[in-house]
Amino acid sequence: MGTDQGGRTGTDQGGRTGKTSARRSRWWAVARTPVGACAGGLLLAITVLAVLAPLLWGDQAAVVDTSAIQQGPSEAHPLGTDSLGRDLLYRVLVATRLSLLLALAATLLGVSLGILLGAAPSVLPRRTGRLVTAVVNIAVAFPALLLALFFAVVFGVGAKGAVLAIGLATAPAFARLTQTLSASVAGKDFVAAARVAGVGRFRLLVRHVLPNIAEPLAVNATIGAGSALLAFAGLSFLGLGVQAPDYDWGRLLGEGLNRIYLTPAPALAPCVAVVVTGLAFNLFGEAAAAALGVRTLSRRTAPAPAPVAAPAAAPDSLEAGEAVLAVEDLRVSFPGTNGPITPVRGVSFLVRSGEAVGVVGESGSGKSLTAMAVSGLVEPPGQVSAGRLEFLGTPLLDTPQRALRPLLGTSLALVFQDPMTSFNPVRGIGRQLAEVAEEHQQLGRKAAHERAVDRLRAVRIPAPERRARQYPYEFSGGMRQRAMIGMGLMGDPRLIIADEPTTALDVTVQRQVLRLLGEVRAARDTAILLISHDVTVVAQTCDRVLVMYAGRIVEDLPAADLYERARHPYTRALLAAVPDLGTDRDRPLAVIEGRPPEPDRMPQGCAFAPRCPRADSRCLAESPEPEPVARREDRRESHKETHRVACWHPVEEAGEPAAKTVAGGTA
Ligand SMILES: Nc1ncnc2c1ncn2[C@@H]1O[C@H](COP(=O)(O)OP(=O)(O)OP(=O)(O)O)[C@@H](O)[C@H]1O
Repeated sequence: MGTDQGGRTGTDQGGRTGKTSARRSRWWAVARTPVGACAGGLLLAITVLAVLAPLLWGDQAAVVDTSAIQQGPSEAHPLGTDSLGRDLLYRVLVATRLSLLLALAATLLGVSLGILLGAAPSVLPRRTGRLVTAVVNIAVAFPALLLALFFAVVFGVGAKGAVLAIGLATAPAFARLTQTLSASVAGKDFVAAARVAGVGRFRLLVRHVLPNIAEPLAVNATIGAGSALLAFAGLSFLGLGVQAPDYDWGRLLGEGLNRIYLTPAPALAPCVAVVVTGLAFNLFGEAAAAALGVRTLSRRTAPAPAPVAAPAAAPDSLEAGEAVLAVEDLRVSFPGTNGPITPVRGVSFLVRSGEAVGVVGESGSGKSLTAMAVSGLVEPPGQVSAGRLEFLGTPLLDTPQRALRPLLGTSLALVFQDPMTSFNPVRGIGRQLAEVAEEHQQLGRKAAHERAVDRLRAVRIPAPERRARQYPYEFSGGMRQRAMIGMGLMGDPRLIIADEPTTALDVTVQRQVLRLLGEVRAARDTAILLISHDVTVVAQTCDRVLVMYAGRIVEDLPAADLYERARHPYTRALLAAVPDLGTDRDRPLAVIEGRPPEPDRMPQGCAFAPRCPRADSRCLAESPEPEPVARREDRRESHKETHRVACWHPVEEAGEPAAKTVAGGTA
């Protein structure tokens, strides 16, 4: 297994080469299976036939022999002759090329159009995008063959019309497939990272989404070619496709059908050709899917940390201590079955320049949504509102996206939890870092690459030149997290939002990543918003801690005061649930009794009241707002400013028992 420092012994040498040879061996393994071998053999034979048959037998197939009209199979004509005495065996063989070319042309048209239609909603304005989606949804509801017949009539008889008809009829299914696959990739962290880095919609689609869905699309296109072949034969058979003097298998089938009861061979031979070729396409699609299909996609997008980065262009006027991020009454809502739900309900806080602020709370308390809202990553139908939401003095909700892009792209960096989904798996690490500089600093390719290497070196990636050329899967989890921070440093980040950046890492690597964040902060006066469910990590890393519960901040206090002076019963309960050296190891760990409320069933009063031993009727009826509190022995105004608690009955400093913590109970 790879180490964080020097890296991955097995994959160290030759990233691309290793990847290519791994692919090659997968293809070989599949080629040796019965399906792979049949598919390969059949396709090869059909391709050779398509190339050579018209050259070798084109003339013989056209020879008219009025003395041998409509004969059955004989030694001279193994499949018999047609109504002009032409040899049907030659004609079936020669028809391979046209049948194949037309099917491939129709597939190409259908797949291209489908990808365009499927991808369009992600780059078009929202309304137009919805219209395109609606049209695709309606078209998908019709059977493709029915659509093909309809379009064939519209475009008129002939091969060209049939290609257009089958292409158009195939497109909706591919559009739907593209939409579905794109949606699965669009939610990945590396796409979010690229968005925050200011990558435009079109580039996002072309560079980050489409390359990651190319393989399943290619596999489906191959299988689709078999269907197109069948559809084409159908149209020609009906007289809507290829017209005389040209001929494909469909036309030969139509001609042979008239006398099928007398001599079945003229009709059966083109049928067999269509079936065998369709089978070859389908088997090849299956084999390709086994070698690189959807499994490859999911495996590649599996593990690793990630950051986002940005280049220069932010207001430089902030003094140390000034707010980098100002949040007041932030709310995030989603439509629910019984009306909107609001998982983030009026959150307010400041992050000052160079300050490290930690956000803790149980799962579902709204930590990540708060971070996403601040980064502009909440997608419709989610709605974000706030009394004030300013980053470096710029109101995020009122400023057009276009204007925000350079600001967020250069001054805000993200580090995500899952190191594997944070980077685009099909692009080199260095390329992804360089993209930020190309986008925002108008650096040329070479200069951007040099900067990327420099930043990888700054986050202590060994052999950065070589590593920059490698792919995310060749980095260990810790290295990917550091590379993500390096990506953040491509610009001049004033705030790094790190959402559970070390959860997927082991303890040693966790420390390295946290230390690196601390160093970046010290060197550049960069503020950090660190989201974690681990109170200990936050207490060690941050200046201030925000404790969230059920979509609200219930306590906001200096990290130094966390263990001794936390006043909210929930904060106390969280701390009590963390084992330390003094914890009795013979007893089950303490947990907080009960569960947080669901966002769609928020109680009227304090959301923590049902789990709180101090709750009374007021707590059940009225929701407390965060109020400044002061230490008992030190009621200085400065302290009051830095400690807020939302509780009607805060715990006294002396440390009387807090919430209902139970030994071994279910949380
Ligand atoms: N797109 C969404 N649509 C509806 N509800 C959502 C959506 N995203 C998040 N939520 C809800 O919002 C609440 C808060 O989610 P959030 O991810 O912010 O929690 P969290 O505190 O970060 O938890 P965790 O530590 O598990 O990540 C959860 O109840 C979640 O189900």
